Amino acid sequence: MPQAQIIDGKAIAESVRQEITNRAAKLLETSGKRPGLAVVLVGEDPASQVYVRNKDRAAEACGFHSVKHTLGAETSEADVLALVEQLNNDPEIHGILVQLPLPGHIDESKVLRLIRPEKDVDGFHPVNVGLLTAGERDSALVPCTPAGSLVLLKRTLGDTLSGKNAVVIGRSNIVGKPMASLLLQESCTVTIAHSRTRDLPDVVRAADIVVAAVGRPEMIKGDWIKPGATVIDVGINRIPAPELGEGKNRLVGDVAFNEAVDHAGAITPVPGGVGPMTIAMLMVNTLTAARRLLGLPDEEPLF
Ligand SMILES: Nc1nc(=O)c2c([nH]1)NC[C@@H]1CN(c3ccc(C(=O)N[C@@H](CCC(=O)O)C(=O)O)cc3)C=[N+]21
Repeated sequence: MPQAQIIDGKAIAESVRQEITNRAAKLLETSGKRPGLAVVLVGEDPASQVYVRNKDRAAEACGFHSVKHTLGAETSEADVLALVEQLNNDPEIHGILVQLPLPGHIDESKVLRLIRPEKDVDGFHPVNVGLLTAGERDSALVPCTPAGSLVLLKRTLGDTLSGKNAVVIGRSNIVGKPMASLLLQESCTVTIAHSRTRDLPDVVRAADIVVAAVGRPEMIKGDWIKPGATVIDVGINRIPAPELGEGKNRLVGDVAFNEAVDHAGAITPVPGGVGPMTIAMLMVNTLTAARRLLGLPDEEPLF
């Protein structure tokens, strides 16, 4: 096979953020309101701090109002719940994102269920999960990473997803399950594979579309990829890279990119693939949430 097309997630994310910036400017002009995003971080995980800073920065670049709440790792569950309740009732805030994972003493599901579904820009509240699963994607807030992955697929393949075999590897509530719902709604034939799946290489070999979201570095091998298939690599794994110097790391996906690039028709890189799209879709969801809370109609969906 010739080398695959490398799907430029950074460039596509930039174009999505540009569209959102324009739409937010129009909203400001017509209503005097800015979309408001609140990001809550509990604890000091360095990777989470980087992501939260990137979200804050992206929101400001889109012309949004953006606030960041950083709480100590020892913060009680009651205090986190009280902050969510305060943000639920804050008219300047249209989107609430509580960075996951939360420290072990906090019941994640309890926190996510308290977020008003209308402000749930992560799409993790049972109301949004239910809408997406029931085929009412356009009324839901859709989780950012699967939504971003679908944008990449549509920008790469056009409107030709119908009837394709899609294999999603990973069954998390954050990526695998909502990704499968989105692909099903695009009329793909969807398989969800996971750690107990038998003959995974052969399951993947049947796929026209592979979405890898397992969190194991370079687990999906090149010769598992059907010639010409489209590969979306959701994994972001930090592995030791002594070649870069003592104690250095590098980022790799769940797919062995250097092998898969000789089999796939198109593939996302890590970094620069799905990651930037996740943040762009958070901006999309925040604008959508703001418009709905202001009683305005939805705009043309971006995916
Ligand atoms: N409630 C919640 N919502 C989330 O959306 C959420 C979360 N919790 N917890 C953590 C994960 C992780 N996540 C990423 C976002 C952007 C990049 C990203 O922009 N990555 C860049 C570079 C990353 C780097 O250099 O470290 C890239 O892939 O090119 C990565 C990861 C959102 N998450």
